[in-house]
Amino acid sequence: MSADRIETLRISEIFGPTIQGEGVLIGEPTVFVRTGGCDYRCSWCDSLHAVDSQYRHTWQKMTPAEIWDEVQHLSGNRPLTVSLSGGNPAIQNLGPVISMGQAAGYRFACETQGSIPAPWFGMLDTLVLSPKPPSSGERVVWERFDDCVKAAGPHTQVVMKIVIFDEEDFAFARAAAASYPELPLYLQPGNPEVDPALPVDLDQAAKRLEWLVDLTIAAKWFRPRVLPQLHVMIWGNKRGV
Ligand SMILES: C[S@@+](CC[C@H](N)C(=O)[O-])C[C@H]1O[C@@H](n2cnc3c(N)ncnc32)[C@H](O)[C@@H]1O
Ligand SMILES: Nc1nc2[nH]cc(C(=O)O)c2c(=O)[nH]1
Ligand code: SF4
Ligand SMILES: [Mg+2]
Repeated sequence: MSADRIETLRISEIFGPTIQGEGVLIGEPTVFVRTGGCDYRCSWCDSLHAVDSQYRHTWQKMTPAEIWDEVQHLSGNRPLTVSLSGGNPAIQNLGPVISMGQAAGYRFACETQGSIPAPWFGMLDTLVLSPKPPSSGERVVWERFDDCVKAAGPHTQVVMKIVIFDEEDFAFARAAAASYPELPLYLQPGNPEVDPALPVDLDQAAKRLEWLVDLTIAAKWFRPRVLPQLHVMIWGNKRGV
């Protein structure tokens, strides 16, 4: 094996342009690069096809240049925001892809749970940290989360986005928010209907959003922005949108 072998990444899917459906960049046109593999197993994960090793055969090994070519092709060479998601994108080296994109005027955002600080976080325009609440079955290691916040660069906007399924999750969000007063905060209701083969009940989705808005306002908690998953409202659990 030659020493200068080009590193490949495990990629579950590259799709778009679509709109960013969640959090601080909601509504913004974006191309998604979804990496394969995750160090977590959230009970309600809506992207299991990029997490569970049973889907590994669907992931492609791609070089940074191949990933960048696909982003350019999908975006028609028009600079936009590229959203790096997964799985946990932080377990792979996306630095070379970001370098290629930024040289062409593209911006980069990343969605991660905040369990692994990647050196390339410092290159990002937006770092969305989504610590997992109790309903996920995962437990946050806050020292690692701190490391992720610190890995951001001087030009990186760092925000926190928390998924809420129940009142225990809401209490978790309040405590997490209090520990990070400097981070803009986004709350989104959890979607329990994650089977891509089944339709999402939009009335139920609206009720979950109303429940979370009511809870937040009743607590006179005026810091977070409470948002739906806009892509779920439009396309349900369809993949690649
Ligand atoms: C699939 S994850 C991938 C990135 C990273 N692993 C993470 O969790 O932040 C992308 C976003 O979707 C959120 N998410 C996953 N499953 C969800 C569900 N069932 N309902 C609402 N949000 C969900 C995650 O919390 C995260 O903010
Ligand atoms: N449109 C759209 N918005 C999203 N925001 C976060 C997503 C994700 O799965 O990381 C996602 C996604 O898969 N599609
Ligand atoms: S951390 Fe993200 S990708 Fe991994 S299992 Fe949880 S929601 Fe899914
Ligand atoms: Mg998603």
